[in-house]
Amino acid sequence: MNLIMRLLKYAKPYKFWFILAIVVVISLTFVTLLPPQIVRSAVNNYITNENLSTQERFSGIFKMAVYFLLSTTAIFVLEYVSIIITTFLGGKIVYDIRKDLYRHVLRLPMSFFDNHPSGQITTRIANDTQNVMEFFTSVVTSVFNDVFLLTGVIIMMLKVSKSLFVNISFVFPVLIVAMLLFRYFDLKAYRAVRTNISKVNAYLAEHIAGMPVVKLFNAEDFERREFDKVNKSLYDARIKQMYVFAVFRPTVSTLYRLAIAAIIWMGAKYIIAKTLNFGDLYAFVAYLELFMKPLEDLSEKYDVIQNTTASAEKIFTLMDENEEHFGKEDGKKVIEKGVVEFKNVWFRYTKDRWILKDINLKFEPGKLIAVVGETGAGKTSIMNLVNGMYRIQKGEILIDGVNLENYNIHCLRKNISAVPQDVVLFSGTLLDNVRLFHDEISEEKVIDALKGVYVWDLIERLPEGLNTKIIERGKGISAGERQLIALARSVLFDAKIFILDEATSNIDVQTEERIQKAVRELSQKKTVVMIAHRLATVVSADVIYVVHNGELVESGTHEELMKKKGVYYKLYEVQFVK
Ligand SMILES: Nc1ncnc2c1ncn2[C@@H]1O[C@H](COP(=O)(O)OP(=O)(O)OP(=O)(O)O)[C@@H](O)[C@H]1O
Repeated sequence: MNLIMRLLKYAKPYKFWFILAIVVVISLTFVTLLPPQIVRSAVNNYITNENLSTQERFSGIFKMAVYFLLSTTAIFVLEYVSIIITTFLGGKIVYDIRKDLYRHVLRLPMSFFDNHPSGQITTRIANDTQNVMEFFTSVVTSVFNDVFLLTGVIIMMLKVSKSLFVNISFVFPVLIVAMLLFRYFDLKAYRAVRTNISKVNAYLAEHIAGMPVVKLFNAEDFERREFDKVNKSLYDARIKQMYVFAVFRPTVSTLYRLAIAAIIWMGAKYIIAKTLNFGDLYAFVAYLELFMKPLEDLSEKYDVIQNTTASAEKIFTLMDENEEHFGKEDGKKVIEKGVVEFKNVWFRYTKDRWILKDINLKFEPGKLIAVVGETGAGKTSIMNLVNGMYRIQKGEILIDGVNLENYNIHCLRKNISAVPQDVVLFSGTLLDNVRLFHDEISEEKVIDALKGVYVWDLIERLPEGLNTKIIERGKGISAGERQLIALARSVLFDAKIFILDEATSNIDVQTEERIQKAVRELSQKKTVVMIAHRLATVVSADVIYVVHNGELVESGTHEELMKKKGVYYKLYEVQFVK
């Protein structure tokens, strides 16, 4: 209930519209009850009334027909208005929730994204909010409609004939029980279908993304069989749902028709006894029809409320995740020199394992610095700490002598260019990607930056040059080229510190040379750190830091480290001496 209250808080700014919706719904209930009453009056007072002249009877019938038409038009208009208001309300509220949710997600720390699959976060923002929308469009106001209509129908039936109502009242519990049973089984079958659809989606998402592996390992046959299993489960669930419909739908409609027969049977007795008119009997049957719709609706709403509660719970759990509070809003905003110092830094992602242990190092401008070590040694983690992606547990990280926590995090990250191994490009053009959608930056400046990192001639050769469309995170552009584009972007935005996590995938010799040349030139003015897997790329670095099992074990130039015959020497031997 708490969740529903929290949801309803989002409806608060639209109080006026809600009140209007309820007024419209009450009016709709009222006019919906009118047509049977009008026909009843036409039959009783004019069609079957032989006391009036033919002329009087016809003019009376005509008057009733006009009333009937007017009430039908009013129903049409009110239904139209109520659908517009509720859809507007639902759409607006869900728009607000989605906006809040995404804004919140943008402020969550990296550790959150490490522990939550991106598919799950996407579902929260896209699908769960959609379920909530259904709550506002189809539950909040139409529950009023249904309850009013049921009450109205019963009142009208009692008004037409109390004793006929009492006599046929046994049909109501029968219809209600049949409807509830149908809903129960339908809901079960529907949920099974939905679960199986999710399984098919999840399977496809994972396996299509992993298509290169499937092809490389000739696993197509295996894949086909595995997919067939989830596909078959979905088919079975659909068939079960079909049976539920095939059995229950006709059962409910047969019961409804039997109820009408019971009303006519009982009503006929009253008519013969002259205690009921034909018009009254017609009105009774018409009200029974009106009774069925809200009954069906209400049982359906139960499912929507359950779905909404489940989705709201997930949405608010995400909304309650702690935001990242790194640095200070009014903290230091500029990096003047770009000197980075680690002082006795200890860091871990999870409680059970230290990733970096007591690290002391210094990155300075004017020197090309390299960090090397075997896979999993902790090199990328160093990069993630410099730009405040994660918080350290012990020690201090200083930039220009000021603790990282005393910076404004946004300005800090703007001044640091961390180029990851796998650079993700966004949908748009290459130009958009280099200037990050800042259209005020001229194309000439973008081209200068690209030339600065020796990638312009590659782009120039593309058929559409800078206007080349980027699809799916940068498919079709190699990892090394994407790194160069990211590097050009940082040059364009005048970052002070550059950390380049060398792409492990096979970079061709030419791209590697371009990266080498670009970083060597950049390092003359800026702080440039190369994280390297292949030692060939760092031989010419001014300082090489060697990380081993999370500890900084050696530092110096290539020659000094080779002489030491320590970890670096061994790494070098493994890579170059066969
Ligand atoms: N987000 C994370 N959550 C938990 N553990 C992590 C996370 N990222 C990395 N690790 C672990 O931390 C250790 C160091 O990882 P890191 O990426 O810093 O190594 P690396 O030296 O850069 O490796 P590589 O050369 O393969 O890129 C690894 O054992 C890795 O499994």
